[in-house]
Amino acid sequence: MKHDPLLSCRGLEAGYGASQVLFGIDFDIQAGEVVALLGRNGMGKSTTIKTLIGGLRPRAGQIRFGGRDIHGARPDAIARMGVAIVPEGRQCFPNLTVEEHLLAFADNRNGLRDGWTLPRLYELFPRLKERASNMGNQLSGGEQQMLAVARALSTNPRLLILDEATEGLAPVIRDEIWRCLGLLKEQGQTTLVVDKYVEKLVGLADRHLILERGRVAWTGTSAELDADRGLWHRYLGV
Ligand SMILES: Nc1ncnc2c1ncn2[C@@H]1O[C@H](COP(=O)(O)OP(=O)(O)OP(=O)(O)O)[C@@H](O)[C@H]1O
Repeated sequence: MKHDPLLSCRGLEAGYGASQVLFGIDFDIQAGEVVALLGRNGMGKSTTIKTLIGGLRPRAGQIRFGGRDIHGARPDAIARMGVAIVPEGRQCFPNLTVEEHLLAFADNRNGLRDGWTLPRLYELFPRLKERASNMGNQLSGGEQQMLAVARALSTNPRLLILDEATEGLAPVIRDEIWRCLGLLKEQGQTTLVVDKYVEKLVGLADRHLILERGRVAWTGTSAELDADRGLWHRYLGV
């Protein structure tokens, strides 16, 4: 039996002032799936995410999350329903310790029996345990990014969204983030990920959507994307 998707977008249109950026985006994410949103710069990936998390009001279309219409809902309401974002650029609080970051937002929005407690988050990112009493502004870029992921997990989101979360990180730290996303997937974490490392995403995601000028130009599985390098060249410039 097919379940209702956790997230469902139909005919999503959005833009900024006079410029329309999204021209009718359709996609679903099933619970437990990892979906990658791909496309060259400026194709509308971040705008899609902004619209999903309530940062930008859609001009048309429908967004349903967990069976509820969230079109036009405010970001805090969408967050409370269980959507957590790891934004580009980390956004840690300079004057909170690592531990305070992880406790301040803690919640169980997924109703999990074995939720992300502090000890489990430290197990996932031992580096953060070592830095537990350091302030946000005393962390390296990579540590800040791990903290951003851990902070999102501390809310036990039903949907985790990463928008260019590995941007600007050293390769060893990027690998740490990929390792973590793989573990989360094994544990059934539903995830939407935007990133430019297509090879890594092919190894991680179940399905991919390629955006081209605000429209879904292609959608398919990792195996299908892996097998068609013409797509990489045509739509992703790699
Ligand atoms: N705040 C804004 N005001 C006006 N135009 C914007 C704004 N943010 C993005 N845009 C424009 O919307 C279009 C889509 O941008 P978006 O950030 O969604 O693309 P993207 O696919 O995420 O690419 P990138 O990887 O460059 O972020 C671009 O033409 C961009 O210039």
